[in-house]
Parts: sequence; C-alpha cells; structure tokens
Amino acid sequence: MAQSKEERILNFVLQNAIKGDPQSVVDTIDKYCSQKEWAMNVGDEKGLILDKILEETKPSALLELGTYCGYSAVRIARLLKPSACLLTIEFNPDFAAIAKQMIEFAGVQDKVKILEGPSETIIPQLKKKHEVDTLDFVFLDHWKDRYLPDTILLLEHGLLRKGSVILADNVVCPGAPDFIKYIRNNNSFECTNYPSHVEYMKAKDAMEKAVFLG
Ligand SMILES: Oc1cc(-c2ccc(F)cc2)cc2nccnc12
Ligand SMILES: [Mg+2]
Repeated sequence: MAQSKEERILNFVLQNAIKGDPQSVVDTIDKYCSQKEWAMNVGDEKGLILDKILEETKPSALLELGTYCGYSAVRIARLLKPSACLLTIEFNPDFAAIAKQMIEFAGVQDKVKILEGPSETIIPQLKKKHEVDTLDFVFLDHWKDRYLPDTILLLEHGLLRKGSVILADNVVCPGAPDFIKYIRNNNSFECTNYPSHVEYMKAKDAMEKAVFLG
C-alpha cells in the first residue's frame, strides 16, 4: 500500500530527529514540510506566536482541537510544566495513529492525551469522563466551521473560567468568519489578532486570541 503524506512525515522524523527531543521533532517536521511536502502544521512562524502566548499563560489544563500529525501537541507539550496536561481531539483515526507515534517519539506522552472522535461528542464528556474542571488554554486548529459551535459547547459545559485563553489558527486562511464575528462582538471575550502567514507559504494568515472574561 502506498504511504500517506502523514506516514512520510512521521518516517522522516523517526529517521532524522532525536528521540526524546521535542524541539528536534518540531524542527524536523518544519524542515520536511517546508522543503519536501506542504502539510497543515501550525508551522514555525505561527508556532512562535503560540509559544509566546503559552509562556505568558503558563497553563496547566489545555485542550487542542485538531491533532493532525501531532506537531502542535509536541510544540505545546515541550513548554508545559511537568504537572500540566494537554488533551488533543482528532477526528481522523489515521491522523490520530500518526500523532500517537510522533508524541511518543518526542517523549512528551506523559503530558499529552489523544482523544479520538468528533469534537462535538468529546467536549461534553470532558468533565465527567476525562476529569477536566476548567480549561486554562484552548487551541482551535481543526475544521473552521467547527470553531464557533465548539466554542459555544465549551461555554455551555462550563469548561471556561475567568482568564481562559482561546487561541485560533487560520482566522484569515482558510478563515473562520462566523467565529470571528461572534467572538469579537461578545463582551465576555477580549480579542487580539496576530497577523502572520500560512505555514511554509507567503500567503497571509492570522491567529486570534480570545480571553474569556467570565
Ligand atoms: O493551518 C491550516 C491551513 C490550511 C490550509 C489549507 C489549504 C490552503 F491553501 C491554505 C491553508 C487548512 C487547515 N485545516 C485545518 C487546520 N489547519 C489548517
Ligand atoms: Mg491550522
């Protein structure tokens, strides 16, 4: 069976990165995806914005929507304190299987838990099934038409607290206009836009940070 692009990315990491070194895994994925095959990782340019917001927030309970190959899960986990935990939801089982191996190779498996399935099913289970109280940080990087409904689900299920940070990738390209319209007009959120570019490309993109005010 022909290898998928995601399998090629994983194999390149397994053969070229340093086992147990998350920075080398991040750098190796960026090298492959900028030089060989484009893939929808948040990438190095937007990754630095993500790093900075994580270092400011110092979160303990984190949720990511859209694991893909595990690039941002490894990128996030490398900055977390030992007691912190990142839950990452991935709908596609093939992607989830790749991400699991990527996260284990990077050595961050103790801080990351992959939840396989649709976000609309898993988010309502976070409190009772996954022992979440409230989330300090949420990274939205899945299908853009799920950003708004999943944000509303987080609110409805009491998963946000005063100061919770939501960071959304791709608010320019591919874009999430309904999410942006909602979050910027909702007085319970303080929004900041971070202009950038599509990963590994010159095309414009941006990230949006929304702090929940309670
Ligand atoms: O970061 C991203 C970029 C793109 C994407 C696709 C095609 C283009 F032409 C440009 C950008 C899609 C994404 N889907 C889910 C999560 N993240 C994505
Ligand atoms: Mg993205």
